[in-house]
Amino acid sequence: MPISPLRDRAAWKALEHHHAEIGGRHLRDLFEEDPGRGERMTAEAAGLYLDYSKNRITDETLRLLVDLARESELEQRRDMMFRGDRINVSEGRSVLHVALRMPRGSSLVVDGADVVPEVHEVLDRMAGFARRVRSGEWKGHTGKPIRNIVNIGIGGSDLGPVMAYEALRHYSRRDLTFRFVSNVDSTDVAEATRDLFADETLFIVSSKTFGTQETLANARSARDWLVGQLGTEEAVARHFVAVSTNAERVAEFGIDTENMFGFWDWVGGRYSMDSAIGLSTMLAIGPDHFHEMLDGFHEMDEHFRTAPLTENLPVLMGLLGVWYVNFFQVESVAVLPYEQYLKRFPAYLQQLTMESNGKHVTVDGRTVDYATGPVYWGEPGTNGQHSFYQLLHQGTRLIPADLIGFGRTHNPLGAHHDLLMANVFAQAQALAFGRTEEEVRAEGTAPEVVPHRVMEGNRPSNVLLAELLTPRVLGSLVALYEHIVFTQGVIWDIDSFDQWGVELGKVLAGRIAPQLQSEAEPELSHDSSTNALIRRYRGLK
Ligand SMILES: O=P(O)(O)OC[C@H]1O[C@H](O)[C@H](O)[C@@H](O)[C@@H]1O
Repeated sequence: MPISPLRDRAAWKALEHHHAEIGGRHLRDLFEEDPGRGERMTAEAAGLYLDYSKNRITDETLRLLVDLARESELEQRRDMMFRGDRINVSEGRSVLHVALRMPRGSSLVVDGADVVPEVHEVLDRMAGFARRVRSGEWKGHTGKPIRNIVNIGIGGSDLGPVMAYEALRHYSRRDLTFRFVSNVDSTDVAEATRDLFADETLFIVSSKTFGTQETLANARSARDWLVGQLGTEEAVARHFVAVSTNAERVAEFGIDTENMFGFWDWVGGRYSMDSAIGLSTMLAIGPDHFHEMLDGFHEMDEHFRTAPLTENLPVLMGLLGVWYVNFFQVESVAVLPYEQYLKRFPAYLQQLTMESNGKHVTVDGRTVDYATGPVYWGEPGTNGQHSFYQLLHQGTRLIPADLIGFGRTHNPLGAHHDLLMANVFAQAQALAFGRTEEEVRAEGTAPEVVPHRVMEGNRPSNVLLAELLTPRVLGSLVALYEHIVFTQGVIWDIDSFDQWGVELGKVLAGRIAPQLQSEAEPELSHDSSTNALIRRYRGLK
């Protein structure tokens, strides 16, 4: 039997009633009535401890949300993904990033072929290459070892590599310099190469399609820079490698496919940091640590695949997101890592979540009559506290937050870490419980200032804790969010794996670019605003 549209599902209707009953309740009261919730509303898996007690829920809310997941056939859809069914319907593709981290020796047969040995064959080639570069055995054109590695890619071919490089810097070789070029803005490639010597620089051109305008433009400019310094096209072979699914285009660009690391169309760009797209990560941290990261991913995959829904971290967090987006009309979610090494994690999550679930039609093409993916944003703590947290605490919007903290730091220094973590717990506490008028008055605050100092509280948050940011923990953390996105996509009945919305802008830019370079009047096919902007730009350049 087909699943009913979301708003017709029995659990949805029950949640609507339930929200009318408890939606306005304050976390202060929920904690007072149920003092054990801080210990009970927790879950743990793959090195991550989740405290979700400071959410505006009761046990009944959870029961109903889990009903909604069952009625939406989350378990069946999850099994379809793990089986390799073509759940990316608009592109007719399987969605198998989970296969990228299946252990050697396991098996997943899709369309008659076992994909796991293919995955490990590429991982082995990457490891061989990484060992040669890291040991200095791989020589540049003039015989020098590689000292600088520049990844050129954009979107999923950039954000994962940058995030992972920053996150795992503690494990990174300090005698190698890593740079990441993504923007077609020439400043990006110019600044990334300005102080480097070409004869010790390796470019990794990362592009799933090898057709992305920005990446090809940057790769061409990098090649010109290299050939300019080394004086011969022959140098390209020792200084350029490619990561792609498209061998033909790689060869066309002039990179020997011997030096290409492949992946498959069943890996979405934003789900690819653990594929060959992670080559820069492997060069930085080495193959062993890379494999530890894959183990972390896999452990979370197994948890998602097998744990009961009520104890399942991605399911719980995904459902709580649905609760706020659809019943509290929440528009955005803040991700606040209290770990400096995770400074690019919010940016990474923006692509993962928003490109996946920023959709307006259901899988079978009907326009949705409910909200889908929220805006994700964030900054590492404690910096955000001195900037936008004011709005989180006293603004008129409800913004649920994920606070991520660690038991230990790689850089212990006096009391820093305890101070950092005190802020995690304090922020979650302040968001939830705030400060009442009576409390503010009791402090002797001048009456006219009292309203300004009152903090309503009742702002929900999740706290995620892990022992230490290791490669393994990074893997589980990323997989956690991948499966949160999946869970929500299933409830919303959308295709979380396509991204048609990014195409129109590419086509229009392709049409406008030649007009910026010619003297002719802009085509009348443009609107008056675009024509005027083109003319104005020509006058400025
Ligand atoms: O890896 P590439 O094929 O170069 O794609 C890079 C990025 O560009 C596309 O436009 C998509 O929006 C992203 O999902 C993708 O990650």
